[in-house]
Amino acid sequence: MARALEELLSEGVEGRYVLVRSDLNVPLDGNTVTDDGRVKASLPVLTKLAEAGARVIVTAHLGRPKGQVDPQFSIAPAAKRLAELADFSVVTATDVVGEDAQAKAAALQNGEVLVVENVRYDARETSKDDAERGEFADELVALTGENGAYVNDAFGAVHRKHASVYDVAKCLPAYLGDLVKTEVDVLKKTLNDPERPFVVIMGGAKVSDKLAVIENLIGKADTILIGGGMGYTFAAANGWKVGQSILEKDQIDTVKRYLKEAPEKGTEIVTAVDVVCGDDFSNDANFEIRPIDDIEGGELGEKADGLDIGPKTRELFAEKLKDAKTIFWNGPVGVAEFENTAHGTKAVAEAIVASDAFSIIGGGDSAAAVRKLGYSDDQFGHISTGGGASLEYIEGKTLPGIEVLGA
Ligand SMILES: Nc1ncnc2c1ncn2[C@@H]1O[C@H](COP(=O)(O)OP(=O)(O)O)[C@@H](O)[C@H]1O
Ligand SMILES: O=C(OP(=O)(O)O)[C@H](O)COP(=O)(O)O
Repeated sequence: MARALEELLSEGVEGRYVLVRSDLNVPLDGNTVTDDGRVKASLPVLTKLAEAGARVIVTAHLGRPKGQVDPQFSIAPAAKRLAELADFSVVTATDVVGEDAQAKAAALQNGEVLVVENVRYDARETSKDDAERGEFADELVALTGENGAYVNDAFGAVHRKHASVYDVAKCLPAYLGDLVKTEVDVLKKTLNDPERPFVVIMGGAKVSDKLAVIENLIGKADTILIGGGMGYTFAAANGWKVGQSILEKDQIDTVKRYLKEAPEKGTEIVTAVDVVCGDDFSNDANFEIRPIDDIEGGELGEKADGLDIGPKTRELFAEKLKDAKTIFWNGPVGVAEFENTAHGTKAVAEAIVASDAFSIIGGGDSAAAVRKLGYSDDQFGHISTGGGASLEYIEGKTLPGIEVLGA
């Protein structure tokens, strides 16, 4: 059983160094954080520790700088946002485990939080070599002096076997942060004991990445609604032509198998009946609504590019969502970045908000899409901070950052 943060707090942390892995991987526009959801989600654990008088050292990554120091991936804008939101004082270091980090860690006062630079500036963080990662973990641990502790609160990164997520937990007394605990509890309950009907909406563009998720949900969900870029591989599995729409030909056989197995295992798979096609991947394309089994049959012919679910499908999906008691949604059902092809995603969000269901939204683009459409986070049951992590959890994969804590 993993030890929870509360246990560490009850041991007393005043004056003690606590290394916290947070997920501060936020989108930036230059030096400005454009969505501070992950910074906000990291605050409660840091606040608890700071209030208890710990000397907190935060490790986090931003983007994928590939083991090189690269200013566009500096953690500084995220740390600055943290400082703006926090009630504790935030110090930043210009390196990860170097002279500046060491000096600032040594000078840290009780109740202060030090954010070291992007851990991925050091190639050993993501190395496949256990010894290399272990060496980097030792250097991170060295920042904590004699009696350090470790808390993993970076749900978005728990599927990564990286030094600051995995190896460090083997070197220090390690605890599960509240954010990771909440995320796992919600996903576990949804998967193992959902209130029914349990309806899943799968969309987005990463078809092959998400098929394993669908496979694991067959037999668990009552209904799976398929929209977005994923829908065209399903249409092709039914033998229909899909024009220029997103299609993963090598996944067609897998999808055929799902379509056959799902009803045998008590899961209804519902695919689009009509789609909004454009002659270009743009908000200003010429649009045409086509039946799913005849996408190329209209004016756009083979140029038809399915960009959103059509009006009949919106109604069909809303009908399926109406009486749901648990809803899991991953991936916009159309190109929600364009106003003209965001109607399907909006209809799904509306149907979820109108239902009595406990809803979970997983996936960065889905959360961003609903926020952009004007919905607030509290209109949904739970918005996960981890896209890849929540999907791997639902696939039934072992998540190294959680496994190492014994959770
Ligand atoms: N029909 C479609 N054609 C092309 N792209 C699509 C389509 N439907 C959705 N998308 C795109 O899928 C992307 C999100 O997919 P994905 O990354 O899989 O979702 P998430 O991050 O929520 O897991 C969005 O950028 C959206 O524009
Ligand atoms: O943004 C993240 O992933 P996500 O977009 O799948 O939620 C996490 O911070 C993990 O980052 P990574 O996919 O570069 O390891």
